[in-house]
Amino acid sequence: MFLECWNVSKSYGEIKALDNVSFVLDEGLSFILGPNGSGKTTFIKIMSNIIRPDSGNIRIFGRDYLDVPASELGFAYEKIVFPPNIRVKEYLSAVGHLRGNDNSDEIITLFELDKVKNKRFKELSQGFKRRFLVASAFVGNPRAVFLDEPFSNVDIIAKRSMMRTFLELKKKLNIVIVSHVFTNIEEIDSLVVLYHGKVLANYRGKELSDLTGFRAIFEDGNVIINDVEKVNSLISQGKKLVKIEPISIEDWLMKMF
Ligand SMILES: Nc1ncnc2c1ncn2[C@@H]1O[C@H](COP(=O)(O)OP(=O)(O)OP(=O)(O)O)[C@@H](O)[C@H]1O
Repeated sequence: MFLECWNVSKSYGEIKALDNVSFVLDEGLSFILGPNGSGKTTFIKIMSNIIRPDSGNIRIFGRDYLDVPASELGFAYEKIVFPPNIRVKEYLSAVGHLRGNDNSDEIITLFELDKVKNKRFKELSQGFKRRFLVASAFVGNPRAVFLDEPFSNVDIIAKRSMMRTFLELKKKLNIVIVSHVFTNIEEIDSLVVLYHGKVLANYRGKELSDLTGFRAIFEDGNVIINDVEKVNSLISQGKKLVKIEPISIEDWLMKMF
């Protein structure tokens, strides 16, 4: 595991944005999913030390999260704020230098920003602004990157390509994606589902692969999930199979709400 939270709470006045939240994230790519207002951005703000939790503990890489050097963590917030005249390559290179490792050329290629690398921020389309922001979190080789709604305003083709890039990058660093969009969540290593500031589910490793597979529906109403032997046995008893359909993590998530 690379990140652990125990009993983390954060209130804004009467509103409990995070209510005694405990979960564990494994190395690799993790998603924290939840509908609007479930506390996702509050978690990212805590991780980046913009706000402090009222109570609870968070550890990353076995250390208290406040003891982790800033250069080891990268963040891309939901709101995109850059000086309008800043140029893509210049900015990413400067961030790389600041963090002690200018890998901006590699990051520009990975996030397919080559075409716009000499453009100013104000000249970019919304989708490229998002990709520029997300790319900036990876410059300087941090050990963990936290991304708030990284697919917002990004078209479906770029989204798929970003997801492939995350799957490539997760081999050498940890990526935590916070989102209200329940898609693109195959091939991940851990998942947290938040709802009204509470943890509804925290799946890791094999628990996640068990959430995908198939559902066999029989005429008598019997539904069998991921059990080929049981399906064969029912068929041999003369039960009529109506259909077999794939199931995804999204199906499970939708049933929680
Ligand atoms: N600065 C603040 N002052 C008061 N209430 C806040 C503040 N920031 C967040 N909240 C409230 O805390 C709760 C959790 O908000 P948060 O932004 O963490 O949720 P979220 O899951 O990121 O939502 P979204 O998907 O809509 O971005 C919400 O009820 C929100 O209205």
